[in-house]
Amino acid sequence: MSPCEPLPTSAAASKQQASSPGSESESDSSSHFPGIDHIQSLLTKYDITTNGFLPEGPPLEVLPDEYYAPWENLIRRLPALLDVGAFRAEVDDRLAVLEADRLGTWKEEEWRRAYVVLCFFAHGYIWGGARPSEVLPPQIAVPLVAVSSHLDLPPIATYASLNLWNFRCVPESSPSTTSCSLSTDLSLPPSPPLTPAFSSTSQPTTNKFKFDPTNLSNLRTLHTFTNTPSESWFYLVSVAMEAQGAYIIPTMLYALQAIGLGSSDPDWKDTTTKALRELVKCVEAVGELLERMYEGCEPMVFYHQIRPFLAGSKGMGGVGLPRGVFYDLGAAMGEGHVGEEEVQGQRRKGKWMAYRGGSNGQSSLIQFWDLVLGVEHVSAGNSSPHSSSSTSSSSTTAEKGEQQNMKPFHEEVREYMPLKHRQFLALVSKMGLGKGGIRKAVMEMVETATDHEGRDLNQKEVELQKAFQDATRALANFRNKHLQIVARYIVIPSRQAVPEEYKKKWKSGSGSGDEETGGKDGEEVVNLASVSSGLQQGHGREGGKEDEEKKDGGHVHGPGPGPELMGTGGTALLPFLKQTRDETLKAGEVGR
Ligand code: HEM
Repeated sequence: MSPCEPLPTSAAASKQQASSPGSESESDSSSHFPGIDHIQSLLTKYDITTNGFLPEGPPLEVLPDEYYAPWENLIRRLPALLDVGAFRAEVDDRLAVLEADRLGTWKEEEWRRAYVVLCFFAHGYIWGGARPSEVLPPQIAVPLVAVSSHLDLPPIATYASLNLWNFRCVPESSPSTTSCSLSTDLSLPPSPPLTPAFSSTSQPTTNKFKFDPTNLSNLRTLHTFTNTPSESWFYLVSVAMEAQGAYIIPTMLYALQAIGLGSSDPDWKDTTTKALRELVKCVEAVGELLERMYEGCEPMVFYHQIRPFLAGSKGMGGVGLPRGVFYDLGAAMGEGHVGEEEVQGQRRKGKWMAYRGGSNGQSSLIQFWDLVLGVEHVSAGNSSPHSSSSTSSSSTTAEKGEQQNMKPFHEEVREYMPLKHRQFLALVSKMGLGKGGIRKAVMEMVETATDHEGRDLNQKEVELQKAFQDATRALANFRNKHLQIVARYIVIPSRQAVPEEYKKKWKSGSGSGDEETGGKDGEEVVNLASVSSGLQQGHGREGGKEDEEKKDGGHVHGPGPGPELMGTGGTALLPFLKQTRDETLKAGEVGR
């Protein structure tokens, strides 16, 4: 089956399955739940593990080939070097261009590990100086382009590099340095559809883990930019959320499959109702984890120290990257290739690239929920917590043109998800009755009963309709919790004066470009605090009427060195997030 081929959920497929030789002798679970084997093999095929979109086992912590020791040594020193503004110099003066072709040809974990390391290097290099660097040197750009092309991910930090592949687990009582081993068995437990592996309400019946990845005290990050507990916590909350959400994936696939089987599966309404009820519990449990963000991540540290490092290169004209970043591919480009030009005073071969920064908005789990329910998002959004792509006075003409042709946010960020997860979401969007998820099935059910058959909904139908509405409300509540977080971590800090401790200037001479671009003593430079403010500028300074924290029409408090902050220009951040919440609520309006 090709990656995007829909599941055989039609009645024809069902008949074929029912009459196929051997179907009688299938295992108990398969005969009770038609297609269970098929769903399990699909999950394996699309890299959906018992941890959901997280890997089955812990991500690789060190590249085994000694050849890559320079990367491993450097990543360990990254926060310390960034702290003193010495990371760029270290790369420029001491790091060789290592080739990616020594990474294990069949060991995907090695490519993932290299991607994690190189993404941290890339963002450390771009943002770890007096001004953002317009050039990514060959030592980082050459292997990063090769590794991301192998993984089919953009050469920029993504949710995969920061979260999904950047954690390790420790037994609860162990010192933080001891890692524990996970099961590497890729097969799924032969559990029936509505028996989750990890649920808020039930403990795993077949626990193949030696730890519970939903438990934050079992998790540690592999890498951070700042070595702060806040940064680790920021990444790990997402890891725990992904793990908590894992069990619902097969559950919802069974429901969609039952819907697809339709009349040949008389239980489809029951199955779907039960799955939706389980989804409500799951979304609530994941939401509880989201709210634990407050426990370990300090808003001011997030806003002034962490967030600036996560910025991408797209729409960043306001903070000094009007063309994005030039990936200097040096000799790798060979003769006769396009892209030789003078950048920062040198002839270089390479390419300008502009990408969104790392964002939890790239989580496949939340999009999975949307697709299953049939929630549609149409806004292009404008911003990432870490990147800015809104129209502002400092946007270049190219940026403005690009913004007019933007894809919806949720569609665009699929490109930032691991290939198989992207393909999985494309597949899910065609399951059930085709595009429209459970919403379409519920709407058709209501229409058939009320319009065509002229009757009230029967009890099972009422239950299904209610379960569907409850599920969309639960997801909208989740988005409300997220909105509160965005207010606390971005909106409020952006309106407060920059604390002295965050006004630190990078030392001049901290590596490429600082001298040429003005990172000299006494000269105003783009420091970390102003990058975050610049990102906020991209978010449009939150001018929405409903904005709970709105105080003065969106004018900027605080000194804000660096680019002048905008008023309410551009598409605002909170309106975008409120729109995604409202689209969720709207999806629940069936049969009213
Ligand atoms: C301090 C914590 C967080 C902050 C400040 C934050 C901020 C933001 C911002 C600014 C956006 C706008 C869209 C974009 O990415 O450009 C966004 C979107 C999003 N974020 Fe977060 N976020 C945080 C934590 C999380 C976590 C832990 C998750 C869960 C995986 C998450 C999931 C999402 C999703 C799914 C979107 C897309 C919009 C939607 O579908 O509703 N965020 N976030």
